[in-house]
Amino acid sequence: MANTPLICPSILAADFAKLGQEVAAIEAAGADWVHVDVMDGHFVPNITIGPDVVKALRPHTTLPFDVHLMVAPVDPWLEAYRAAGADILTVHPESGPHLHRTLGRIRQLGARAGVVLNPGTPLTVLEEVIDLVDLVLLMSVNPGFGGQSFIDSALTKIERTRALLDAAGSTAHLQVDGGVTALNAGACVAAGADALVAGTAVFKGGPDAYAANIAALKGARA
Ligand SMILES: O=C(CO)[C@@H](O)[C@H](O)COP(=O)(O)O
Ligand SMILES: [Co+2]
Repeated sequence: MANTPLICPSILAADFAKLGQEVAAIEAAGADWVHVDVMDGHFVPNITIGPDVVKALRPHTTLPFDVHLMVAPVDPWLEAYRAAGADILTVHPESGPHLHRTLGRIRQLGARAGVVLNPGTPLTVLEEVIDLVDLVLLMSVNPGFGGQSFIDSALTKIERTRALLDAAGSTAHLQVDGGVTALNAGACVAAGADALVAGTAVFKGGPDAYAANIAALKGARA
């Protein structure tokens, strides 16, 4: 029987006028982590959430803040997001010149360190830093926007990543992000993912639907 994945709602799809209530609502609805998409209008073509917003949200939930940094250069921002309340800081290899140093710095700050691979980024990057990561995030869309369609080739990449982590004896989480729905969540878990980011699929229908939306993702089978 498939394991139940952690569900990490992306608040990019939440009502930005009520973000505090939204994070409290997803906690009450059974979410495991809060996924915060940070975009700078440079690394990706969109601008979203600064550290002051993360700080303002921190008192509204006890859930871990899983902060996906789509910012370049990323190094100058690590401390600010950690101080604002981030528990996990996930970075793209393309967002700085020294991935190894960046991951070490995240752990030094007392956060869990994640590395995120775009659909076009080779998995081999992970081999060089596998001992420094607590989470591997595989993008199943090109980053920048919510509401995109899941790229099916992500499934074989999940399998390959799971094999790599297991062979290395790594206990890092394997998270998938982009276009995740109840229709493909089961296949992601069967391929080896243990954490699923979902924006549209969680926030669709408004607060009364969050618990059912999260339950559908947790219960999805391939
Ligand atoms: O990082 C990103 C996009 O760059 C994601 O976290 C999306 O925000 C997820 O939204 P959906 O595809 O689930 O609507
Ligand atoms: Co994300």
